Formats: sequence, structure tokens, C-alpha cells
Amino acid sequence: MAGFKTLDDIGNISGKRVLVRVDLNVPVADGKVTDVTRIERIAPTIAELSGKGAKVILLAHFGRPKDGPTPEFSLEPIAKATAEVLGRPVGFASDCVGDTAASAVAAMNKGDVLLLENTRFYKAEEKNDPAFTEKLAANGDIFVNDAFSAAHRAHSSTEGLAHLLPAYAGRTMQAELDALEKGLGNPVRPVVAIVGGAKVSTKIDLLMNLVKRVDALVIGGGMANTFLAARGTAVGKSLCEHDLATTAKQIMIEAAEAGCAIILPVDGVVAKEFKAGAASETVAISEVPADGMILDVGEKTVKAVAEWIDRAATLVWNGPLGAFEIEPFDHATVAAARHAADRTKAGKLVSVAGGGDTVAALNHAGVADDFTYVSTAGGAFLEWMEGKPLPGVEVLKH
Ligand SMILES: Nc1ncnc2c1ncn2[C@@H]1O[C@H](COP(=O)(O)OP(=O)(O)O)[C@@H](O)[C@H]1O
Ligand SMILES: O=C(OP(=O)(O)O)[C@H](O)COP(=O)(O)O
Repeated sequence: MAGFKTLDDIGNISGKRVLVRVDLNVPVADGKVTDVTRIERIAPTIAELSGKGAKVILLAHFGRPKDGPTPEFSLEPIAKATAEVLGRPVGFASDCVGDTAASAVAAMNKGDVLLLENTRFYKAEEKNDPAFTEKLAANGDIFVNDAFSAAHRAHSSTEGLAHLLPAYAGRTMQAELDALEKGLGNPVRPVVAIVGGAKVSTKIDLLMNLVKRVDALVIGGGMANTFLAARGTAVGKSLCEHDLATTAKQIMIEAAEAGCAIILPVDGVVAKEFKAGAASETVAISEVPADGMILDVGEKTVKAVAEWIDRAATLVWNGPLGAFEIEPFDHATVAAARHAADRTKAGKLVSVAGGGDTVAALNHAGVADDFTYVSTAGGAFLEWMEGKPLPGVEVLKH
């Protein structure tokens, strides 16, 4: 990989403490990891470093904790899941810095793997605070970044550490960049993007550039509601960021100027409660009841999405079309995923999808292996697609 040091360049690391940034921000329901793709993808890097006798110290975030350490956002259950997937013991330290982390690291033997607690339990992490980065660096001799899916964040553990320690790209980071370049570096047109999901405020800005790079943008999931509301459609109690209406309107203007079609839902499946088995009905998008929530796009929209997939030569997809974890709100996502998989298998489509929940949705639909490429990354992959430098990648080029 041009401009990067990879594990091929790492030399003798026997006995060295290697801090490895991984993405363990995996989907969890009722305390159980529901999709282990991100864990499986970090296995090669961990096996290689451990096999060379390094002390492998994993750094990761989980969710977006607002109030410091809380059990809900602890990585401890994920350490157990990681051990199961890797088929080896994975230690856990209940703090990522300070004495707790230092003594757990000091107790490691060559080849051991240890996971440190959620880096986002410290606000300083997201501020890329140099003093905090130094505290993280105190536990390592070398830094390896294998978290491509968090590389769009300029945080202490994704960017800062690469300034303080000799830094290398891990095998997944390397493979993700190679695969995206191969699949989307020079995409065959028309390019259709599907963007859905729930991370509206952190992803909406990137649509401003994405509409200049793709021929059509299908917006579903929670993301669609903000656009519908901006257009004046009442969305009841749906997930919606009304204060982003101006941004949504501007994206629609930019899209029109760039000749990018914007496709919004024409119908929605609405329910009064966000829970399995909740009574639901499909209504025209102009008829969402004031006390209803749109939890999936409706059948007419599913048909329109399939038609756009048929027109596409290349499909990029991040974010489910509905709350796919809860039946029956998985219907549109599963239908679109299966349709894209069929077109791909027929040799008519290059399909690249990514994101923690999107990968889980593709697995739920049973088609993850049928896509051209499935990235672990959602936001990072879209930012890469819009041509934006990713801080966690750029710093590895120094
Ligand atoms: N209409 C909707 N209302 C509420 N949540 C939704 C809706 N559509 C999708 N979601 C939720 O979006 C989440 C995934 O969004 P996101 O994190 O942006 O995707 P990814 O992890 O693939 O990048 C899922 O948990 C799903 O339940
Ligand atoms: O899950 C992630 O991204 P994704 O939802 O875009 O797939 C990454 O772990 C980044 O998490 P963040 O969006 O809270 O920084």
C-alpha cells in the first residue's frame, strides 16, 4: 500500500507492547453481540502480532457514552465475545489509562491479548487531547491502526497515537483500502447510493459531497425523515432531526445542480411503539399519523428502490432502510439486499455495502457473501467515497 507502513515493515516485535486500535462497536441486543463481522475482520492482525510474540493491547470505543463510565457502554462483554470469535483468551482491563491499564499490561506475557475499557469513557479521547493521548501511549511501544471504520474520527486512539508511536496499518485497514480502491476507485456508471440508518447528524454533511459523485441517492431509514420534514411532510413521532432541515434542503439543491436524483420514500410502515410485534400499517408518506413512527419504508418504495438498483451499474450502500432488528420492520432492507445480491450474482452490478448495522442487516438477509464487497465501515467508507481525507489514514502516511 503506497505511502503506508504495514505489518510487513514492523520488524522484530517479540516482547514489545503493541497498541492496536480496533473497531469493536458491534451490534448488541439483550447484552449479546448480534453480528461478529467486525471481530472476525480484526482476527488476522491479532493473530499475526501475537504470533510474532508481541503483547497485543486492543483499544476500542463502544457506542457514544455521554457521562463517563457506565455499564451500558462497557467493553467487558465484548471482550468475552472477542475471545470466543478469536478462539483464544482475551484479557480485560477496566480502564484504558492509568494504574489499572498499566498493571494489566505489566502482567502480560509474549503473545497475550488484552482489551482495554472503552476509550470514549474519557471526553478527552474525542477531543484528541494530547495529554490523554500520552496516557494511552504510555502502555505501548508501537501503534497499529486496524480500525478503518473509525478512521474518519480524529480521536486520540485513531489519530493522536500515530504521532507519538511508530505507526503501522493493520491487515484489515490495508485490505479495506485496497478493496474500496479496486471496487470504487473508478466506478462504472450509473452509480446509485443508498443511505439510511439512524446516525443522521453525523452522516448528513457527507451527503453534500456524495451527491456530486453519484447519479442517484436513495434515502431511507431514519435519515429519510429529516429530508421529508425539510420538504414539509409531517413525520409524526419518527426519528427526525428537525434542526437539520436547512442542511437537508441545501443537499437537495446541490443534488439538483449536480444532476443527482434524490429518491425519498413514497410510503412508510408506521407503528406507535418501537418494539417487536407492535401493530403497524403501511400509509402514504403524506398520511403519517401525528402519533405514529415510520419504522420502515413501504412496499411502493421498495419497488422504487429495486428499480433504481436495476438502473445502477455500481451500488454503494450504508444504513438500513428501516429498523431491521425488529420484525416486520426488516422487510424493505431484506428485500433491497436480496435484490442487489441477485443483480450482483447475475454479473449486472458491482455492489459495495458497509457499516456495523448494515453488515448485520445483510447477514440477517443471508446475502452478505453475495455482494461484491462488504466493508466493516459505514461513515468512513462514505467519507472515503466523497473523496475526503480520513484522519486515521492520513496520519499513517507521515
Ligand atoms: N426509520 C427508522 N427509525 C428508527 N431507527 C431506524 C430507522 N431506520 C433504520 N433505523 C436504525 O438505524 C440503525 C443503523 O444505523 P447506522 O448506525 O447509521 O448504520 P450503520 O451502523 O450500518 O452505519 C439501526 O439500528 C436501525 O434500527
Ligand atoms: O460504527 C461505526 O460507524 P458506522 O455506524 O458508520 O458503521 C464506527 O465504530 C464509528 O462510530 P461513531 O460513528 O460513533 O464514531
